[in-house]
Amino acid sequence: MSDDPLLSVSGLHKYFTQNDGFIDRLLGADETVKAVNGVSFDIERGETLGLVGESGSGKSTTARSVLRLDEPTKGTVSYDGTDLTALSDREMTEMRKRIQIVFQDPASSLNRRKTVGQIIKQPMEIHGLYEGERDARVDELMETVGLPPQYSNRYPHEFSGGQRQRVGIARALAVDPDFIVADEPVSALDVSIQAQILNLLEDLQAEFDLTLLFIAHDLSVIRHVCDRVAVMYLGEIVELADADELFSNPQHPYTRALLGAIPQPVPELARQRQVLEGEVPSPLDPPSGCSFNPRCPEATEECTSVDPTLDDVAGATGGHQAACIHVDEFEVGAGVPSAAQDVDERFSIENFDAEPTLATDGRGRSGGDDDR
Ligand SMILES: Nc1ncnc2c1ncn2[C@@H]1O[C@H](COP(=O)(O)OP(=O)(O)OP(=O)(O)O)[C@@H](O)[C@H]1O
Repeated sequence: MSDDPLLSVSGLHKYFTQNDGFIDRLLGADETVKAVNGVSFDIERGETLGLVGESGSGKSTTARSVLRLDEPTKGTVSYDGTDLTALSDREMTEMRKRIQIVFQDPASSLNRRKTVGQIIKQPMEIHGLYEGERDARVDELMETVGLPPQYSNRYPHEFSGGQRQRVGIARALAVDPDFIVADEPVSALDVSIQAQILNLLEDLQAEFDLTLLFIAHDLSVIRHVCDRVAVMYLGEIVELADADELFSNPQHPYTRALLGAIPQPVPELARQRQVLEGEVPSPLDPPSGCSFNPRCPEATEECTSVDPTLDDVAGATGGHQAACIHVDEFEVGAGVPSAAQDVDERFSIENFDAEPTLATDGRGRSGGDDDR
């Protein structure tokens, strides 16, 4: 097997051009949304890279551009040595056998008119795989994700939210992918159910040797499943580090603020934390200089004019990079020490060990201890 990264993204840009109609077009009033603005990262084989940031920071657009569900404006995406941006539509369809996606909201991403068996079978039909063995494979996949195969003839609405996400995962696994993009796969679920789904993803990654790009807006979710983390803000990666390093030694003021936003049960510690005020600015009109400067507690005059690049953090380990001109002025290790502990408690072992059951309530509906 090659030692090269499975996925290598370089200088990825995705701009959307907005105009509100004929008059705008006539007046040339196009507005450009710089949703992804020069993003580069690698994912090693068998690794999970987390992509984290607030809503609107460009995480989904990055993932969609990598998969060419949105056509990248600029940049290269090399997958196992093949530049995906250079593939024809037919070649890209073929490549999608290897690259699958699990969406945030299982309720809207599953076709409500199809049974879960039909839903899981569909990718095999599209790619002409497992001819003659598809029903058996549906049963096997349902078992793999912790769902009773005898319910394959039921419809998505008969399952709880967590169970529907298991269906989404089974569908992604159906074509034997080696890379899965999980786009906020647990954001729509209760915390206890989140832990079950994260645990399932971890088990499946080990069992099927998967490589994952895991998107979340919540750093506590990221900590549990990711080897490395890329923090995104307004279309750019502002910090990249091993997960342990990021949690113990966050450098970018944005990362520190995100860590500070993790709920803190101890009031004394909660008071010491930075609060992230305001919202991500519009990518139609980004601030000059560092895009985080209007919200940054550390910002100086210089930050309004100098656009920082992602550079190695001095004295840090494991390829830790941050995009902040003041980064070397921060005390090494001066993170938010209690954040890691909070997260570990939230995703406690009991939550991870809880196995879902799928009971019927006599009307053919499923229930069990999973959520609704
Ligand atoms: N098709 C589109 N046309 C115009 N703008 C878009 C389009 N898709 C996304 N955007 C804009 O690009 C920016 C990044 O959006 P994106 O959905 O990638 O962010 P995100 O970090 O994934 O947020 P969320 O978690 O809310 O999905 C946002 O300002 C969004 O409004």
